[in-house]
Amino acid sequence: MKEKGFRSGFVALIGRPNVGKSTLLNQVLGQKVAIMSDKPQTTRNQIRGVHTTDDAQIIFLDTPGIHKPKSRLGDWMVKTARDTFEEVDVVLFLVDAKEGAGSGDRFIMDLLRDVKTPIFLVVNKIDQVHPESLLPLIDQYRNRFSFREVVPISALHGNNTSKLLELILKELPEGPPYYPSEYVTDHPERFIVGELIREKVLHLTREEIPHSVAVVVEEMSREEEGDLVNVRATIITERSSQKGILIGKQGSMLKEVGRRAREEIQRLLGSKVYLDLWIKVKKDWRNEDFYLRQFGYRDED
Ligand SMILES: Nc1nc2c(ncn2[C@@H]2O[C@H](COP(=O)(O)OP(=O)(O)OP(=O)(O)O)[C@@H](O)[C@H]2O)c(=O)[nH]1
Repeated sequence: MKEKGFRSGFVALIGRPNVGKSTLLNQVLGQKVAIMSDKPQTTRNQIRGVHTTDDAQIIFLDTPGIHKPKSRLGDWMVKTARDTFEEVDVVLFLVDAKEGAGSGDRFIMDLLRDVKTPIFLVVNKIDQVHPESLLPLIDQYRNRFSFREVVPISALHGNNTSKLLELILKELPEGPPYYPSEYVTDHPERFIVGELIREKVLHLTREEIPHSVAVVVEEMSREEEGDLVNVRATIITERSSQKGILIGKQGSMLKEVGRRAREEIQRLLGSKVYLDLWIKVKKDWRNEDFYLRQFGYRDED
């Protein structure tokens, strides 16, 4: 039983693609839950991470990178984020210390304008800038928006992240924990496996394969005898030229994606993995409700 005075609540992470939301989540939770990549927009689904201490529980919602909608997938991502920050106890608006307040950040501040939830400006990647450049940067944001707190951090190195947690705790209501303390994420392993494969595709193909690539894990089954997990997954691209790039010379690219993904999946599952990777071309899947649902990007509403 938790003592009286226990606090619990929800925190949403908002920010332009690539500002370090997943990195912060992983730093706080101490394990790789959200997928990190140096390419924008790798987090499409909300990933819930649960951080439990002796006197509090914080549930993080990692909202998708926000940008002006260009397709229906974009629309849906913005709507999901907006719904999220109305319902949480704190919104963390992450920005990149290396970059000034750009149009993407202004777009987010406009979205947040009438939200009643306390909003923290979290200036990330301070390890990459001179301390003197921080104040003028923070002023750029403060001139446009009134934040409850302003917290400079380095999510990668963990600088000031415990201070951030302390400030979050002050905003949470008293209440019992929502999840058992050993809980870190309610995300199905299948999704994480799919994201690991997607991460390898993005890393290995550089700019040639756009973020429109999706991965569907069709099957994940453990063999009754022995310690082997069979994973069958399909990488979905929009064009056949992309399929060609992904296969590579004599299958070399697909083989490398598979090799790297398999290593990480084995680490995640703690058992040997047989990975069967396929590639399919589905034109314009991002604008079709049917595919969005199939890939888990929409509620069944
Ligand atoms: N130097 C430095 N790099 C960081 C820091 N935080 C994140 N990064 C890097 O920034 C890149 C993007 O980080 P992510 O955590 O994937 O960003 P994200 O906001 O989750 O991105 P999306 O999922 O695309 O919305 C990665 O290469 C990180 O290693 C930091 O504090 N310092």
